[in-house]
Amino acid sequence: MENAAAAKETKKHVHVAVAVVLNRAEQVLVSKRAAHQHQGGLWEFPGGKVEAGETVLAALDRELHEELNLRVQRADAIMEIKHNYSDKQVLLDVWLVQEFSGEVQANEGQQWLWADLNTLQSLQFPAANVPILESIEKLLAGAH
Ligand SMILES: Nc1nc2c([nH]c(=O)n2[C@H]2C[C@H](O)[C@@H](COP(=O)(O)OP(=O)(O)OP(=O)(O)O)O2)c(=O)[nH]1
Ligand SMILES: [Mg+2]
Repeated sequence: MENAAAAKETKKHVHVAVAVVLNRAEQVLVSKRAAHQHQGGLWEFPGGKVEAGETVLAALDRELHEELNLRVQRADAIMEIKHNYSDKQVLLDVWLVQEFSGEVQANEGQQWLWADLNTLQSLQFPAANVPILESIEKLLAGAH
């Protein structure tokens, strides 16, 4: 087998539930990935890996609760993004969450903020996030 093909077959695949949590002030919840994590030091939309036997929605709710103390009451699918990093292939399952309960609390000591569109555009996200940011821009621009 050629090296490139071998690398492709052995590359780690992860299925990730990702939440675009939008509040009534049209701000989106973002948090900062810890330095030691994959894509560390960059901002992210909260979420994490879907576990075996778990639905994506259950993973979305579990991760938001574990990381930031929120519970998802309703989520609408926005898009799926397949992206190849050099070391990993991710499938981001992205959901819009406008109905949620709880107050944000950084359970993992991470930085977080409710970002308006301007702030969002000034933050650095992983490369896979480009289509998510475009979609939020459209959503918020269309809201006026
Ligand atoms: N949550 C999240 N992950 C993202 C985004 N963009 C992006 O490329 N990713 C990638 C980075 C990681 O490779 C993967 C998420 O996996 P993760 O390791 O953070 O998952 P997890 O929360 O279950 O964390 P862990 O307990 O395994 O550390 O998806 C994003 O906006 N949000
Ligand atoms: Mg996570």
